[in-house]
Amino acid sequence: MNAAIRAVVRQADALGHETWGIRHGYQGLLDKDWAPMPTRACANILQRGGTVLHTARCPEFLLPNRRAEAAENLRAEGIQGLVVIGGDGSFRAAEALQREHGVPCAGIPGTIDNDLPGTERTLGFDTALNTAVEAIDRIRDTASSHGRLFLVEVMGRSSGMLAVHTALACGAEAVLYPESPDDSYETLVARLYANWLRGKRSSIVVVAEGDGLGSAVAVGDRLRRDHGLDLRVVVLGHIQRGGSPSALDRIWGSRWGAEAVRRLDAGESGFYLGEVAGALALLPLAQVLDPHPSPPGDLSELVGILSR
Ligand SMILES: Nc1ncnc2c1ncn2[C@@H]1O[C@H](COP(=O)(O)OP(=O)(O)OP(=O)(O)O)[C@@H](O)[C@H]1O
Ligand SMILES: O=P(O)(O)OC[C@H]1O[C@](O)(CO)[C@@H](O)[C@@H]1O
Repeated sequence: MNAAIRAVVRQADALGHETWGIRHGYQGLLDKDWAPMPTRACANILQRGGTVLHTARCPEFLLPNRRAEAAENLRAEGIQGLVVIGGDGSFRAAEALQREHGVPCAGIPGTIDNDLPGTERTLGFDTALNTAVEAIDRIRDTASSHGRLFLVEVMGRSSGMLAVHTALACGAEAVLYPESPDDSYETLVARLYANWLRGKRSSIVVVAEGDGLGSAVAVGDRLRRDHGLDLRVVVLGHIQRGGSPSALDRIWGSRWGAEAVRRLDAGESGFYLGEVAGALALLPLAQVLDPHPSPPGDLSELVGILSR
């Protein structure tokens, strides 16, 4: 996200605009927690994880009267456009601000969940994916040395995108995720048993935190109870959300940040940016209301085929 912030500030400066940084997300709009952000304030942030502007969940923003207050605060301060970096919740809020109060908004996809409609990439996903894969590679050493089953839980709230990509990249034996068409306990047991019969003595199952069968801990308890397995459970948790961003996340953050400002400068708003087939894509903000994309079915199928 810091790459995007830096690009917004510096592209705006190049076009003769002043940028203000709003701290703590929508809470900052309500509290007027903002300040001018000169280009030098962005020195050395490109390689830093998290966001220098801090962030916060702000449940009050679901209330129309609080959004009205935020729009008024922006108007009173003379802020002419808003660049929102976030996931579907942040974009829903931006969509409402623009539709209800005419605040010109531009969205930059920023969530490790990669679950926004119309874009194949969101900032943080590539970094989180690589972090999860590196962690599971390490777990694999114990799994194979001890001949053990590991259940590894990855983030993704209601999306299996991170789980499926992680599973494929680390050669997992199975992946459980919310959108899966055949996500049953029986299928999992049959898969693990078939691998056992093939001579496989260790397995890794990637579990998306939002999976319908329950958490990795719950699935692990059930397997232990039913089959007496000496398995281990690892919850990767927020480890996936931190750390220095990957080169791809930095590059797309930079491209999207600059593009958002160029378009606002040209009088455009009510859009968010994305990536489709390697190219920068432009999407209407209202598209965020579409159903979130599911992980490609062929990828999860491949996890099973390649783990024989
Ligand atoms: N439907 C909505 N209407 C108005 N505001 C919303 C809505 N949904 C979310 N928001 C606002 O956007 C903020 C961010 O949303 P949310 O917590 O869902 O994170 P997100 O943008 O989806 O990012 P992440 O993927 O990291 O969770 C919320 O705290 C709230 O202030
Ligand atoms: O840090 P928090 O508020 O617990 O949020 C965690 C959630 O945020 C995400 O990292 C991004 O939406 C999800 O994958 C996860 O469920």
